[in-house]
Amino acid sequence: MALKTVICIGMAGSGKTTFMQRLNSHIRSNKKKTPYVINLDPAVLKIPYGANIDIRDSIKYKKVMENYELGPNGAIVTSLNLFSTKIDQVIKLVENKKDKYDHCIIDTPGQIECFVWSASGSIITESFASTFPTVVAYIVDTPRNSNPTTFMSNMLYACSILYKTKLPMVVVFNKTDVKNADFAKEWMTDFESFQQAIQEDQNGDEFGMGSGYMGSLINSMSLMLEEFYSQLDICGVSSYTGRGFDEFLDIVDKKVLEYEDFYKTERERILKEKEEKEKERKEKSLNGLMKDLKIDNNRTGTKEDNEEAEVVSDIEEGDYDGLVDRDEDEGIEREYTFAAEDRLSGEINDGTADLQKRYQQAFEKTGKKASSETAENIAKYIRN
Ligand SMILES: Nc1nc2c(ncn2[C@@H]2O[C@H](COP(=O)(O)OP(=O)(O)OP(=O)(O)O)[C@@H](O)[C@H]2O)c(=O)[nH]1
Repeated sequence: MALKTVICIGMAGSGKTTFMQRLNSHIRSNKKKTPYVINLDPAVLKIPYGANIDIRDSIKYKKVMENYELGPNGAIVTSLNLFSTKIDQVIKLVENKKDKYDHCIIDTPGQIECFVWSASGSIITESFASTFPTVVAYIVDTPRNSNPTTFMSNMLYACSILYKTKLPMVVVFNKTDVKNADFAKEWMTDFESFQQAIQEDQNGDEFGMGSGYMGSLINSMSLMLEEFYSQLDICGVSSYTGRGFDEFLDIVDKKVLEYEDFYKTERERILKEKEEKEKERKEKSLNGLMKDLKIDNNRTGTKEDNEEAEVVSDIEEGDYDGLVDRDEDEGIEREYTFAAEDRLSGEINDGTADLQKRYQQAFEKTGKKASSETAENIAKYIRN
């Protein structure tokens, strides 16, 4: 079976690290295989499992705080940023071992937003997801989420992660040795029972929900969440006792199939769309640059480009005085890079040779160093 990645994400204290420890030992004893383990939490003091890759080996969190004069969260983001610059090497390391392992499990920082909403978090997630089938395990502290409002907030967070990562997700209700997750399963499948829980909560809390505003907000949000729930799988586990881990691994296998059938194609489609948009954007800005340089596009441009280029050459002699019309009350005196004689000499349709001559003159006026740099930059731009 091909190697799959499980990224563990969850609010601070939800039990990610303990879950990782249990998952690690469960795979070892039940599947008779070791998982490939990665720790991405730079701030953790001790991890209760052996990691194949540990961010702390390459980045010293306290040094990052000192050197960059950052607070704890800024230092986590910066550490992840530094780590993400080497992500291709990390992926290569995992790829080299892909025949030896079935699971690659990844622990993330407790400060969930540092990972989920940072550029480096996206780069790391994307890099894994584009190389291996990847599933997000969203860990929830079950006892702490037995209040319907807290539950709703947590589910909204999970929802935003699902839509951001566009990866299959399993919501893992952890700590079921303390509180059974049946209530959560019921709330997620039966809207009326969730409404009733809200009502009961409202009646008992005269300050928070008593106004009715909170209740109606939650009611309308929960309707939206119904759509989200339909895309999820849920599972109750206890990282202390090991209960529910067989079911969790079965769900991961099911989610991998979903990844292959739906998410992979969807991701490829989005990537292709992005590439095409980027190509279009580059073409547009190149055409814009050509137009700025007043190079005739007719020889190379597309039909639309040529039509646009015609608009420029359509301007009659005399229309062009080198100035753009401005509002009367604008009040700001305009400043120009070139002297008036340079601006107004030559016509808008003058050829490339003439244009080059004018640039040459302008370059000589503005200094040799600057001119060669500018020319180089333009050349670089066109090559790109
Ligand atoms: N009863 C019970 N407690 C648990 C379970 N899993 C974790 N805990 C406890 O929950 C607390 C937080 O667990 P961690 O594994 O450190 O949580 P975390 O999400 O990694 O924490 P941060 O990375 O600091 O956000 C610890 O006191 C754990 O002992 C569980 O299944 N049952």
